[in-house]
Amino acid sequence: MDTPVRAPHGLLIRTAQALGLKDPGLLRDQAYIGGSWVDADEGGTIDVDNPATGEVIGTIPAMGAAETALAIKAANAAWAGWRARTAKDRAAVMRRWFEMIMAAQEDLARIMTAEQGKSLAESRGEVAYGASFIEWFAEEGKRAYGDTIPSFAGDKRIVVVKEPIGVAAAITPWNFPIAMITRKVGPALAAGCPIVVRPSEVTPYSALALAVLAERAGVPPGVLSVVTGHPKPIGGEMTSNPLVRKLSFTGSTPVGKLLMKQSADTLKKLSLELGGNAPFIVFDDADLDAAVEGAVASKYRNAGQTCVCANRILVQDGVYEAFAARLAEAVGRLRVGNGADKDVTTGPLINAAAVEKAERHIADAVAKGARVAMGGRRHALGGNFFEPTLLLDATPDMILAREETFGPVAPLFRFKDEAEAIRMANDTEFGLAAYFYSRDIGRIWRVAEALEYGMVGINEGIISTEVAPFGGVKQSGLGREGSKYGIEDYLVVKYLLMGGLKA
Ligand SMILES: O=CCCCC(=O)O
Repeated sequence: MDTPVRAPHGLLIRTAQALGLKDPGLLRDQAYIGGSWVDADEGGTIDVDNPATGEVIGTIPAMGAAETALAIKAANAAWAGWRARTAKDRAAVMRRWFEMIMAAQEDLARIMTAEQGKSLAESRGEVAYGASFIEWFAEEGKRAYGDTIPSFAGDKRIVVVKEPIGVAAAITPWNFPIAMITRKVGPALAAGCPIVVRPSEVTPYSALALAVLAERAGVPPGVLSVVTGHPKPIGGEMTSNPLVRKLSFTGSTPVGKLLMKQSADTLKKLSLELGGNAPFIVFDDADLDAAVEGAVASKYRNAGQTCVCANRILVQDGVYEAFAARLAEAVGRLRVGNGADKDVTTGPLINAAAVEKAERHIADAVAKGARVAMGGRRHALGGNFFEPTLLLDATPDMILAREETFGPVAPLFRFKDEAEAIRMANDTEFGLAAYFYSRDIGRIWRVAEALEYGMVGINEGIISTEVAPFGGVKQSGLGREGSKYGIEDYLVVKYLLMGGLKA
């Protein structure tokens, strides 16, 4: 833990220059544990590359169970001091952190685009979205109200208080390298919990930059640690270590299930934000222009690599052709390229496996009768770039009807009536987000209530905001993030029975 702070390696310094960062100190290639910047015990590293160019932009420490255990120990040591502070005091630290994140928005966006690929406009948006969780929860921590309960006896009183659950751990994905961290760290810190974060090894620099700013904002040592490395040893320690009382994970359903099994022995409280298979339903009575705009925003956001991206677009018979034609026009306006370049709307996919999955889904759909209206193949730019794709005549027997494609592929299914749309929409083991477009108020209520999903966008293609509860049902997970509900996952209810009131 006493490793002297070292300057980033030359490669990362060159990356900071190439990105034109105003504050090159944001780019760190050491992990942040217990308030110190450290290398892996064994000195191992992992290369981090730019998915648009394939170039290695730097390395990060390849840490494992030992370093994770150290971070958890440091968090546990910091817990008493952090929980003892008032909510207002914690909020002041968080507010400073929020302001620093927003002041560094451009640098953070450049770092994010370099490691994740999304367009700079999307990265700037994500920085603001990510920061909003810190701002929101700084305030919400002040409202972790308890309760009084009418007593069962005249000489006794019942009081319920909410307390921080203790050391939290977070495992976060590569598709939203800042927002998925702040959506967990915000409520943890506000509730009085220290937290250890394991960012994806593919997009660690955004997380480490957040840690730089947290340190500058005065988040005490140990209250936030960022451990970098391969998922298995770090996840193994986080799930088995009894000091960790709460684990929050965003990622795939199979990995969520594994973490749940691994957490069983120490019975951790879990938040799992897992896979989706979002239906996007367009009824005959929809405002078609609005539906097209919503479909593009929902489907092609982050090149289709978002758990709430529309995965199946269900269109009613009467408007099928008209909607398909207008959507094709809109898809034709998307610009694929390096996210750092001006006017690019659609960056590369994260890696070669993602490109192969999109290809596999399209090939299967075409073999089963789908027609390619737009795109359908790797982009001429090569590498991880893929053409925004529109498929017509998709049917439920295709792989893309059951699995998340996680790429820029929009399959259009056809349905006859409301009952069929609801049946098709719910015909999946997932239940994260659903969307539908209609102007009939009766239908709007019926469909909203019939959809078995945690979130429903009605005449809206983007539903994410810090003020609303984000989360799923069925195999899309457990718990809610954001909003007043999000802090509950980091609190425990304690009931106090006070007797001895007799004079
Ligand atoms: O993949 C899931 C990330 C969720 C992004 C959002 O909050 O919309």
